[in-house]
Amino acid sequence: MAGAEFESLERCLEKHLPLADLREVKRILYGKETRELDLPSGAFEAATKGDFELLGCAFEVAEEQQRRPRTVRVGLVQNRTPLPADTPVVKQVTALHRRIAAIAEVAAMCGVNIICFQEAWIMPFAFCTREKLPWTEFAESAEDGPTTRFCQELARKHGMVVVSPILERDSEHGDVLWNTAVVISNSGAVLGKTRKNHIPRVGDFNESTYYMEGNLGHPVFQTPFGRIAVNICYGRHHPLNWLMFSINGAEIIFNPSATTGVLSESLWPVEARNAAIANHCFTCAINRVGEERFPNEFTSGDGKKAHQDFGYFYGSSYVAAPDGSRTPGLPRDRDGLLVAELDLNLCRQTSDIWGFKMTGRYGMYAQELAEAVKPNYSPNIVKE
Ligand SMILES: NC(=O)NCCC(=O)O
Repeated sequence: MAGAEFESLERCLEKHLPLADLREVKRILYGKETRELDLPSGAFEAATKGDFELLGCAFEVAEEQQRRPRTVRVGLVQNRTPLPADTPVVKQVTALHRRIAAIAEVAAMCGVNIICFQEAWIMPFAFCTREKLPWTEFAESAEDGPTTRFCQELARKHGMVVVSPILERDSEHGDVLWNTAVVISNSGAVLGKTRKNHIPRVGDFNESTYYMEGNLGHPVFQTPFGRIAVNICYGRHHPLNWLMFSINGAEIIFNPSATTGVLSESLWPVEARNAAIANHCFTCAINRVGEERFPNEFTSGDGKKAHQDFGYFYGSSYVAAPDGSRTPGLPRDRDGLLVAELDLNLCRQTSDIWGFKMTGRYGMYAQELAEAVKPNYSPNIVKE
């Protein structure tokens, strides 16, 4: 299993394929080619100085006669945790705030309207350990915790919508912990929050030890830059989770994640892209990067020897469009900012061509599902 030494699928294809073959392979694997965005040279200089990759792409969309283009720039941020996991909690959070502030500065230079960070971006992904302290100390109020206040500053300063996935502590309701994304309007106001609906119980993803399945349904947030929703990590394996955000009108669905190579890397390019196609919307898949080591060894009841790391977080963040086209991924081995220019008109244009919403037969599924979840349901199997 490759770690940091394998930079990216794209670089590998570019290195080894003759140009004509590369074009065909990309057409099949990536759909209609995206255009390189003309970003300011100062942004590239700042990215080089800050030691992160900056990639800019735009999706080509047909002009309409009756609607003006609805052009939006999204910024996807993937990053390593800058300090070791055994550094005091406040120092780690401060270092992460500093890192993200620097990347957001570059996003602002690139005209980003909506920025989204990786899952639980304020902490190492310590849920593998099943230990409570110090990891639960990273939890904060979604409404007025230090990270939300930090993001409000960012939103005001740059006029951006900020999607901030955190570990939430709800002190008003029994100190319960949640895996939550806070959505902050470009005005700086907290627009609302959404909670992770599906909690993994696979490999070292021992997240059910920490928080419960979300109880807020599938909210969609109306922003000046379009209607957005957040499907947190493991929710991307659940087509109905994407569907419900789309049924509530989402035009862009962010998928902030933390996932490792052995488990999911072959699924990664497929799932968010398929969700964009199936739901006539844009999807933004974001993954963290690198290795995180924890002070104590742990096991997860899967026969593996006790270990202290989670495996390799492979980055590779990308944006997929409703017509099935997608951007290249950010690298597997570096922090990065992907700036993608979307014209939201593509959602309805694709819907008019393929008509998945029109042909969806949701009423039939609703009835069948309502029956299927009953305890005495017997599956509809026809036998000789
Ligand atoms: N963070 C998280 O839910 N990871 C689970 C593994 C995966 O979905 O790839």
